[in-house]
Amino acid sequence: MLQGGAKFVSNWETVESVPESYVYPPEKRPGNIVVPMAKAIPVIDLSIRDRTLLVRKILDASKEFGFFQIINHGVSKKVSEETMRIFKEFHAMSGPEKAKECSKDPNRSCRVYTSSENYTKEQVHCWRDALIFNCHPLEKYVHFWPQKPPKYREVVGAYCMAMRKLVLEILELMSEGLGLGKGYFGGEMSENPLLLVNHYPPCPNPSLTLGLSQHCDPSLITILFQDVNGLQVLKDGQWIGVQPIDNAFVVNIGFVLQIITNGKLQAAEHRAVTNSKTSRQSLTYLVYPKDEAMMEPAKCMINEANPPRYRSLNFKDFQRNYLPRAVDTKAVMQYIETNQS
Ligand SMILES: O=C(O)CCC(=O)C(=O)O
Ligand SMILES: [Fe+2]
Repeated sequence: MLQGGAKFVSNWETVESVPESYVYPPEKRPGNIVVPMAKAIPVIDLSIRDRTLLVRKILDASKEFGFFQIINHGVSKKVSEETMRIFKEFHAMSGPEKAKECSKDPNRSCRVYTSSENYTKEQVHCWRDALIFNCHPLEKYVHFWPQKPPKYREVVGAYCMAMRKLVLEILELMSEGLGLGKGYFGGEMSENPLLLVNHYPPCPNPSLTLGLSQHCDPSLITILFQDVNGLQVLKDGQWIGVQPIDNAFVVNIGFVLQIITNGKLQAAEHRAVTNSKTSRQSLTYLVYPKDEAMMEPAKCMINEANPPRYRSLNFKDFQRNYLPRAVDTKAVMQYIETNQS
């Protein structure tokens, strides 16, 4: 049963206009903002041999945008596309069927909802349905996953394995670039990833609403796969579109990495807009630490000139406090900064 009598947007029968509860206040709407589709977000070829150059490109993009895209990453196109297709089929199922397929774990490691997990409390709803589940280690969670559509576990399992491998590779390049040493992020800092599938059905008036509100991710990093335009990043007060590139992944910095680097890398705000012609889907692999992992600025990131900007806290506490503040980045910052109690 969904919160507050909500119904999945994907299962609405007729959608002729945007209901009042989905209409964002004017200053938050996509409106007529001109979104430069210039390839402003760097595209990095992960297969380049010169490792020093590769590390530098990743660090530069992370510092400047908090976002980059990667190509030639070694994940087979077939695996990503099949996964995209399975999730489209999943979201096309009836509401009760989706809910039933996600109710196998009493600890709720797999959940399906509409708008956000805070539906009854949020001021305005987002135009999306979401499916989120734990995915590592696979053998711990796979038997709680949906079994419909057919081959769900096989296809999604292959995708999650590929993501895990890719994530460790990217984290290794990052820790090298940051001078944190080998394997810094390989342990508890990346042990608890989740896959979040955002499904945005076509919307009759995309200028009034959003698929996902402006936010920064509460992750170490996030790896996203998208099929159509819709992701936008806030850079110097302007929204930049992140153009889908065939077989590319989008990587972004989350709050956890911002804390560990003492702000040397910063999480960038982003959002998703809808469109009236087609549905859109994004697969968001959120790299989360273990609940009990302590998040704090790394020793080598602080010195007399750079005192710790963020306090130490464990990931579980951080997440619990992040959730009610998720759409208010300033409030999240106030919570994690050292000068607040
Ligand atoms: O759908 C998108 O492109 C954005 C998804 C996102 O930001 C998220 O899942 O955190
Ligand atoms: Fe996000």
